[in-house]
Parts: sequence; structure tokens; C-alpha cells
Amino acid sequence: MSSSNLRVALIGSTGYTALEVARLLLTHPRADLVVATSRHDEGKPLSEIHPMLAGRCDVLLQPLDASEIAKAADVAMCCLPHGASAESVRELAEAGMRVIDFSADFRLSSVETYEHWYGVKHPWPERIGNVIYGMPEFFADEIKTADIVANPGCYPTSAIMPLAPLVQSGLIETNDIIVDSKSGVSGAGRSPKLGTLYCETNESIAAYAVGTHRHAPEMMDLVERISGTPIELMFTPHLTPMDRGILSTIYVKPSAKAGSVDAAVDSMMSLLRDTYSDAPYVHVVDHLPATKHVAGTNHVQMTVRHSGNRVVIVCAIDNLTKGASGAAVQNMNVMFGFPETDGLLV
Ligand SMILES: NC(=O)C1=CN([C@@H]2O[C@H](COP(=O)(O)OP(=O)(O)OC[C@H]3O[C@@H](n4cnc5c(N)ncnc54)[C@H](OP(=O)(O)O)[C@@H]3O)[C@@H](O)[C@H]2O)C=CC1
Ligand SMILES: CC(=O)N[C@@H](CCC(=O)OP(=O)(O)O)C(=O)O
Repeated sequence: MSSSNLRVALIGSTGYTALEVARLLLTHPRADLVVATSRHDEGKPLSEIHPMLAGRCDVLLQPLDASEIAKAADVAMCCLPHGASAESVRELAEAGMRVIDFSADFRLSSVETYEHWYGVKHPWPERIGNVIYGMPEFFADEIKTADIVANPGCYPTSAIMPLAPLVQSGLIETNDIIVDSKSGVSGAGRSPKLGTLYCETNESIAAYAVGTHRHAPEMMDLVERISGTPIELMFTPHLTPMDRGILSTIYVKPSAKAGSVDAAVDSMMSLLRDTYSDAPYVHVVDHLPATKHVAGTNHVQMTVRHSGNRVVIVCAIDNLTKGASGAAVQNMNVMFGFPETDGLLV
């Protein structure tokens, strides 16, 4: 730990994304974890809750007191569930901290859309549509000076990254997009729930929230914000018997401008390669990406293939890294002027 390093506070530190932040910060040369909060177990070491950290992290759990935390740390990583997060983000920001919010509370452009899909009143509606979406590949300039960054959702990351440039280029039909995604069980968080028990998920794959998942509006909102073009899409998530990882298979139709399906595939691969040529974590590959290829890393792999009269895009990320905590560390690096790869080299 160096006294000149950035001081990071982890809010809601007993969950899976918090462990991933703590793990990544162990190798960060310019930032240290100095505060970890929990509603329970005050005074216990974080490593007792997350045994993976044993001998490597001696931070003690403390309650969430924004003014105390603002004295001890410079940036807060807020790993709380949506709904509960907005209030804490507000307190921490008003206490003078820069905040990266892992929840969906500030991702969407409109209060109505948030309240419709999340089924709760927003506790700080004035900030909706006024918080930068934490995808440095598109919003790095705004992230540099942001007080609050809305870290992207995991499924949306895997869909927005390939779709936004393709929609912007006019190469695909914008009202006929199907996003079919599979996630590891850690995507559902660490709190016990019937649907994520071992006996429910092992040796089984199931679709859920068909037509009702709250990440569909996030995908549409962000693709429109980045490309300037509204889109329609269908999104179906699946729970798969893996600890971690997301694979999204995305079915699109080439536009008339794109020409034949084969020509469209070539144009799309070139476009994606150009778009992400300077992005350290986004790889447009020739092979079919798999979750294993990106497990535990901040990397995104994507490719484009021809199938019948459609083009199929396959995109793999790790839900806990590029889908949450790795993206948060990447955002922190951009906010504080560090190299984008600090703490994320593997
Ligand atoms: N898991 C994933 O792959 C991804 C998660 N996210 C988002 O990141 C956030 C954290 O996710 P994750 O780490 O998986 O979640 P977990 O359920 O694993 O952990 C969340 C933590 O928040 C605290 N908490 C729970 N409920 C409340 C509450 N009502 N008020 C205050 N604190 C609460 C708990 O800590 P304690 O009980 O100790 O106070 C808990 O450990 C969520 O918003 C999630 O949607 C985003 C992208 C991917
Ligand atoms: C497998 C699984 O259950 N995944 C979660 C998504 C996790 C996530 O990114 O959700 P937020 O938008 O709330 O941050 C889900 O479908 O609800």
C-alpha cells in the first residue's frame, strides 16, 4: 500500500462483485482498498467473508456512514442492489466522493422507463439521464470528469458492444434484432435464492424473464444513445450451470445497404475491427468465442457469421469482470487519469 495511492471504498462488500473488485485491486499499482462496508459483521476482516482474500487483505468491515467514508477514501465502488443503491450513491456523492454505481439505478435515460421496468419509485429522479454510462469504449471523455458513473449491466455489455457500431453504420435492420444470452449463476449475486441453488441449476439450462427482463430497455437505450438510432430488440436470458461468464448470440438481418449476407459479414467484421482497434479489452476474433476464453478477465471477444438469411454475432464476456467489477476498475482508471489497463492486465 502506498500513501499516495487512490483510496477506494467498497460499499456492499460481502457480495460477488465486491470480491472481484477486491481481487483486482490487489494488483493495482495506483489504488488501494481502504474501506469495506456491510450492514452486518462490523469489525470482521473482509477476508473472513471472502476466504480467497486470506492473508492478502486486512480491511475491516464497517457500517455505511457516508461522511466518515468520505474522509477515509476518494472513490466509492457501490456494489449494492438496484433500488437500495441510489440512496447510498446520493449520500456518498453529496459527501464529496466520486462514485461508481454497480446497480442499474442511474443507467437509463428516463425516470418513466426505470420505474416501469424496475417497479419502484426512483429515490433521486433528478439525476436520471444525467449520469455517465460507464463504457469507456464510447464515453471516455465524459467519464474522465464524472462525479457518478453508472457501471453497465452484464448482459447489456455483451449486446451493446457489438450492436452499437453496427446500428450506427446502417449495416443492419434496426427493428429485427434477437439477443439470446446465457449467464453463469454468479450473475444472480451471492444472496441465497431458490432459483440459484445447486440442485436447481446444476446439469440444467433454463430461460427466465422471457419478454420481461429489465436489461432489454438498457440495451435499446444505450444503442440509441451511442448510434443515434432507435432500435427494437427481443432479449431472452438463460441461466447455465457455470460459476461465471456470459455468451450472447445475437441474430440480426443485414440492411439493403449491406448487400448479400456474405458481404454483410465481411463489412461487419471490418467495421467492428476498426471501431475497437484502440480498445485494449475488445477483440474481434475469427474463432467462435466461448466464456472460457475470457473467464476472470476484462476482455470481450466477438465475431460475426453467416447463417441462412441472417447474420449471427457471438460475444463472450465474464459477467463479474467486464460485466461488472473489471469495467468498474477500468472506469476508475479513466476517472483518475491512470492507464486503462492498471489492475486489469491478465
Ligand atoms: N453479479 C453480477 O454478475 C453483476 C452484478 N451487477 C450489479 O452489481 C450489484 C452487486 O451485485 P452482486 O455483488 O452480484 O450482489 P450480491 O447479492 O452478491 O451482493 C450485494 C451486497 O449488497 C448488500 N445488500 C444487499 N441488500 C441490501 C440492501 N437492501 N441495502 C443495503 N445493502 C444491501 C449485501 O451486503 P451486506 O448484507 O453485507 O450489507 C450484499 O452482499 C447489483 O446491483 C447487481 O445488480 C452488475 C453486473 C453484473
Ligand atoms: C444470472 C442472473 O440472474 N443475472 C442477473 C443480472 C445481473 C446484472 O447485471 O444485473 P443488474 O442490471 O441488476 O446490475 C439477472 O438476470 O437479474
